[in-house]
Amino acid sequence: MKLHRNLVFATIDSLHQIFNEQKQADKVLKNTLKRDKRWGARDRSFIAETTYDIVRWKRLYAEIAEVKEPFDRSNLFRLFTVWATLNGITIPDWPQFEKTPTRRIKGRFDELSKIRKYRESIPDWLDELGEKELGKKWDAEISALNKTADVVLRVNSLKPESKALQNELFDGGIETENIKGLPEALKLKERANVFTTDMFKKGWFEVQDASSQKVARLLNPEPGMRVIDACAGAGGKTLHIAALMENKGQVIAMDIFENKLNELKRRARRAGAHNIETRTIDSTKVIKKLIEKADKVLIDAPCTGLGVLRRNPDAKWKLQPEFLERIRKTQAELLDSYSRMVKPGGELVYATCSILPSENDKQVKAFLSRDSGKDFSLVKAEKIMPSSSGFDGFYMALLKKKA
Ligand SMILES: C[S@@+](CC[C@H](N)C(=O)[O-])C[C@H]1O[C@@H](n2cnc3c(N)ncnc32)[C@H](O)[C@@H]1O
Repeated sequence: MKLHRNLVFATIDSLHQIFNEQKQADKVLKNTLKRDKRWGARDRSFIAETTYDIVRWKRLYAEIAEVKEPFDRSNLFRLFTVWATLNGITIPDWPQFEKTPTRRIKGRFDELSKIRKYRESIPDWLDELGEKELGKKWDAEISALNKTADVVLRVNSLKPESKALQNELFDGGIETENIKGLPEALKLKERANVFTTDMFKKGWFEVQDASSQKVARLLNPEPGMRVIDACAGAGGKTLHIAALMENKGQVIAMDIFENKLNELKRRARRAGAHNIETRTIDSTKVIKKLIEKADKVLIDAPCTGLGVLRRNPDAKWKLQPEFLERIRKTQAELLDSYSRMVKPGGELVYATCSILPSENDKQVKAFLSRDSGKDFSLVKAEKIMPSSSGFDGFYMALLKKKA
């Protein structure tokens, strides 16, 4: 592979913003990729994939390159050199690469790969936490979480034309395959930008990982029910719930952030989902009004997101141990408060995109032992681990309230 100067520079500029200005990787890349209209699909994917790779392997590459944060421009070029060398790419004779000790890179890589926190490129505290919570399983999980994620689509059953999606994508050069047990899922055989297709604009599908698609299936909403999605965000699962309800009944999508619910409304219009109503949680009254009013409630709780590190590798560097403590407290509070919206005889699903027991089964167990959970019983729970499933790490538990 020959390296092109403007693509490498665009990658370095993106890394500078992510590492030194603490900006979110996906937002930085969205802007960078707008910079030059002449860039084709390959150029764009070089910038995006290389940037994500260097973000993912930051600690390992920094140790190999012997550079420390904050990274100046020459440090960023050294990180880039480590990436290129380990990927078998010849370093060009540009002045930016002059001082790079390329020969030592492979030796340092072999030496550092013996130690998990360097090999898997994670902060010390995260490595300790993973081992404490998952024991021996942590090795396989963190290794799986460092792979790149598949792109999975959820075909929108509210659009009858979407039955033709697989064939139409094929005609457009995008090959997909089905996923066993998930009737609406299509996995791309190769990464592609599906957001620019007409089919996306017409609302035939959403991009949603297989694990995430399992959550609404576990909730199993039926047409005509009243269902509350209490932490709806921009509505990935709300849209799935509305589709399973065939647009009949009512979905109340709630979040503390109005801007996320506005995005949800935009997506609902594209998807042709007409039975969704949004409510911003700006006071406790919003919840009180709905006590014992819902057939089903979904709490897709805010969490560390450790199950989706493949998609957000920069979370490794942005997460802090104090956040985990705070979020566990929030999760318990949400279980106590939002479970009150379930009707007698109704059901509750608690879900996270984390693989930590302290955010998952331990939360559910503690809830069931508190007064707030005394009317609930556990029907079933599923832990999806990235190493064995190849999907995002997720946890979901179905609880039933006494009639
Ligand atoms: C895991 S995300 C939800 C993802 C969304 N359900 C989806 O499928 O796209 C968790 C959401 O909970 C929201 N949240 C945080 N604290 C909350 C609270 N106290 N009550 C309700 N939602 C909250 C966050 O804004 C975030 O959108």
